[in-house]
Amino acid sequence: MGMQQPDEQRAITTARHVLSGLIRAGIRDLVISPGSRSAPLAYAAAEAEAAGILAIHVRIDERSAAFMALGLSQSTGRPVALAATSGSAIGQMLPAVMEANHTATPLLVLSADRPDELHGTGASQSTRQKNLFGEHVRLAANVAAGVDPGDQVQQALAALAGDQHSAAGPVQLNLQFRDPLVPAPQERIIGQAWTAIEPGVWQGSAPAQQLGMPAQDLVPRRTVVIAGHGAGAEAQRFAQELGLPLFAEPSSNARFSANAIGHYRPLIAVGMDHIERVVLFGRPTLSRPVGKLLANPVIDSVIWQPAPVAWYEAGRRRETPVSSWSQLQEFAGTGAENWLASWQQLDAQALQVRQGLNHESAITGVDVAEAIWEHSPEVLLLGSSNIVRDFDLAARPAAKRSMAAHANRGLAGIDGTIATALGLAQGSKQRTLAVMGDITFAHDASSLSWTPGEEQPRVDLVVYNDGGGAIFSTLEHGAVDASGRYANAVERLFATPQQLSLPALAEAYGWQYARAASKEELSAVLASTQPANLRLIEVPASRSSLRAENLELNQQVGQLAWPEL
Ligand SMILES: Cc1ncc(C[n+]2csc(CCOP(=O)(O)OP(=O)(O)O)c2C)c(N)n1
Ligand SMILES: C=C(O[C@H]1C=C[C@H](C(=O)CCC(=O)O)[C@@H](C(=O)O)[C@@H]1O)C(=O)O
Ligand SMILES: [Mg+2]
Repeated sequence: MGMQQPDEQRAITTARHVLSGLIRAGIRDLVISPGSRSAPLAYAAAEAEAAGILAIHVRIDERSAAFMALGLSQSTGRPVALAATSGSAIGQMLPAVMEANHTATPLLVLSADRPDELHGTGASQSTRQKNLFGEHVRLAANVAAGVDPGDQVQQALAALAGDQHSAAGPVQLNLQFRDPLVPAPQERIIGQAWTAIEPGVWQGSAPAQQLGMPAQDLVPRRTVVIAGHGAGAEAQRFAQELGLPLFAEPSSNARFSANAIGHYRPLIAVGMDHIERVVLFGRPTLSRPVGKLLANPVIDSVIWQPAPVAWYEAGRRRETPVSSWSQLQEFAGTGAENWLASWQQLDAQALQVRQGLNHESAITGVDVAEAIWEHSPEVLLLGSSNIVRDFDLAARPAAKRSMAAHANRGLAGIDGTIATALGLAQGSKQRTLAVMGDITFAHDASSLSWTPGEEQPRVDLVVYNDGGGAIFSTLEHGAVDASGRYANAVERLFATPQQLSLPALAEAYGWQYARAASKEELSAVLASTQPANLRLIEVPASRSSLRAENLELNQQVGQLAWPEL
């Protein structure tokens, strides 16, 4: 036990100061994993939760905890605090912190640490963790043992919110706790001064830019609008006001109007020579044709309000600078005669091509996307790899109603997808549908675990199980595989086939299991109201002919003639 310390220097006093500062600023959620060095935070959090001003979410695995916090933050619109003990536990948070950096999501890592006097003495679980996340955090601040954390807490809150020069994003507050790590003998979970804390409302970063009224006398142009991840409704409004075709990725949340061209990806090959200008909202992350379009030297492009996260580094792109909504509209112009109608006609033709293709699998990823898009869940999480691209093809614009579509597109990782879904569901308090591939599911299967006694979120987890990473067959690796020059290396080293039993995993983790072998069966399962909060829905599929089907779609759509309207 440590020597008798003045109260203000005790570890639990520091923890109380940190958490009360966060709660006053509007933070309401703490995701915590078990540990002793982080015990002062655990006890202080238990007190705050007992006072009704903090919600604690317990997760065994810190990697899973961090991705759950990512989902919680994105669905609540406020930062989420993360706490874990010292050592490799903090290192587990790096993947989610990297994703938070690239999607400007405010996560606050409260990393418990040994006091300086224990470092370098061979003490257990001690490492240099003060700057563990490097450039992936907006700020890494350290609170030495026994020191008032007030200043660092305020610095951390400012960095979480971001400003006009730096986007919101993750922050690390390293807290060096000296023994004793437990409350004093006379202290109890109820009765601390938490009732005197006035919970605040998170102010966050600057409010969304006020968009101007439509500019007058715009020049008719052949401009397309691209809405990448994070684009939002303003991209849709922009395209609608100017009558322009919109290439909207499914996680752009701008795909709910007739301006959205569903099959834009294969159609770019048909229309590239007709495009004069591009206006980009958000960050496109799905396809090489969009990359080619943005890199085309004869097409002027503008990025609207690039988020100051590590997406676009100044000067690394050729674009026309604009600083106002009306300037943006003047750059884009209004849709030239028949410009939007031509793209809409091509889209209809491409849909016919796609629907005419033969598929070996009884149900394709696009079938799954169509069934889910028509089901229109309140909250949708799209896994990386093929399934998000299947939605990119199949998510019919002008869906019945908009939904909150999410995806970890900051780094397009297949990690932490289940945990992110749990966080989205817990934060939104709405039934959340997460859809992913089988390797993505396998990568995060341990996140199926739920902490007994904690309120269960409502999640439908749809797994498109084609027995491996099918996307590689659609890339250049598929050609290497087909050549036989590397034997079965591509199948073994890239597709990483798996034979997981999803019913057994559902049973093991207490999820209800359902199976849907056709689009109709999937629609019926989704429509059925189930008492079970946690439902795992397996869609068994085949990937053997995916490469050929993709090549056929691109080849047939690519041959469509530009309409003569
Ligand atoms: C953390 C992480 N590891 C590896 C990758 C590379 N990767 C991208 S897609 C993929 C396979 C995904 O397989 P699955 O989830 O079954 O989807 P499918 O390709 O079959 O649609 C992999 C390994 C990644 N993006 N992120
Ligand atoms: C599998 C990985 O990511 C790759 C996934 C698909 C991208 C792609 O080319 C999709 C098809 C298209 O763009 O039309 C591919 C890319 O952007 O080149 C990604 O690298 C991975 O391990 O990185
Ligand atoms: Mg797969």
